[in-house]
Amino acid sequence: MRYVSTRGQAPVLGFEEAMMTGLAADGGLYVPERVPAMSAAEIAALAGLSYEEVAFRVMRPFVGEAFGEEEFRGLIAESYAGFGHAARVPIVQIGANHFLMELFHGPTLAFKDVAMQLIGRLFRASLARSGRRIAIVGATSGDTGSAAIEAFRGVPGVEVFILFPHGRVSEVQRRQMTTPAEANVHAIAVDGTFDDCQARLKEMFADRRFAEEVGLAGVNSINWARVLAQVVYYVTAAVALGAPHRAVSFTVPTGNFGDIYAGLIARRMGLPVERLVVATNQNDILHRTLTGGEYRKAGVRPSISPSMDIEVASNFERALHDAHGGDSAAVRADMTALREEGGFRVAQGALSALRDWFASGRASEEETSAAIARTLRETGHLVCPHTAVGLHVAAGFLGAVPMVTLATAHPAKFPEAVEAATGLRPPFPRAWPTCMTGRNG
Ligand SMILES: Cc1ncc(COP(=O)(O)O)c(C=O)c1O
Ligand SMILES: N[C@@H](CCOP(=O)(O)O)C(=O)O
Repeated sequence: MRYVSTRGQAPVLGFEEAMMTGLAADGGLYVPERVPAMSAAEIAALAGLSYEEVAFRVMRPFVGEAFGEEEFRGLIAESYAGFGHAARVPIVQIGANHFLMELFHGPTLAFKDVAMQLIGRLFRASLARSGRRIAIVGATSGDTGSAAIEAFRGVPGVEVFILFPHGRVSEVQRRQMTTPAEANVHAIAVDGTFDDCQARLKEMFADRRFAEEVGLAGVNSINWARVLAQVVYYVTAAVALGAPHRAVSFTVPTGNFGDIYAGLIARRMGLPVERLVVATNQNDILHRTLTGGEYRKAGVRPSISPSMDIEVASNFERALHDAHGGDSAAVRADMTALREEGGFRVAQGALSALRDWFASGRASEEETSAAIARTLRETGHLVCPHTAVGLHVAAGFLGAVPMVTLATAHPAKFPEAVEAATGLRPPFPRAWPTCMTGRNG
């Protein structure tokens, strides 16, 4: 399998090189040259298999020969062995035809663990072969940072630098990033927003001499391997609900657009996905783009779903590339206008493709709080504010087709917002270090 840059001016790479490279040399994101198809029979055969086996079958065609079959199986098995639920990513029914997909059973209690636990192991296997040393730089609005630190702390040959927006992550997220004692972990508070952190990261990649000197690597969802590992749970959920014989829809709390882009890949592989619904908080640039046709920055306002306080959604570039039919010159023009003029109008053909693939909605702060309270009242489940954004938006799309809303983080990561909405302080799911729970400083 070969990977090309969305901007068309970087070397074409294999899976392992694309994973270790992160952002392409031309500033673009790597995408597979073609998306391998799964037949209806192949999808049907996934029913009843373990999460690990489905992960192997879904990802294998994208990975090719980069990792041996047994090696890849072993790394997948290790990655999910520590998850706090036997199903790894369970789905629970919360309404007549509405399901929550719980993505928070990994070590840092957010969906990022699902991909990051695997990527940590793929990186280690690759580095052990090459003997290289690398510097991982990540930008985070809270969850990617802690998942990356958890996956790479103490790993020989790897330094991890995480940029997070000062004062704009939850206290639990801050502690997850700043309390690990390993010498290779460096959490850096930046005066600014997540977009500022991600912009600094992209500048580092753009300085090719610097990038090569320090062995720069990225584990944000700019890294194709992150997106790929996230495709798997769309497949397990859809199969559990009747795919390939029955279509399924997904509502995805969205910020950097990596998670929902993984859903688009699942659909392009042949999974019967009826609707992919982009759910934004008050920072609704993606909803405005899909409805109004113009991607234009308006300034990020801090919200109670802070991990989605994002305006420059890097994976939207991958969707644009697909919507432009792979025309990398058109992508370059859009990205130049975004950088120089703060936005661009999406060309008509690309816009109608995007509207075919994605529906969208937004939740205000009040609607998010109300969704947390309503969900507890009606279903008995405490949800995090990001999940609540998804639930608010999903409510407008419920119908005959089963809807799966992605529960992207555990409510205990955002206790203030949950308590303000419900009067209940969400408990941590299992024994958890006191530095995280707030019982000490
Ligand atoms: C809890 C949570 N929900 C949703 C999102 C949005 O996911 P994505 O950036 O892949 O759109 C994030 C971060 O990105 C997150 O941390
Ligand atoms: N919400 C994210 C933002 C970065 O997302 P990524 O999926 O591109 O790593 C976070 O928690 O950091």
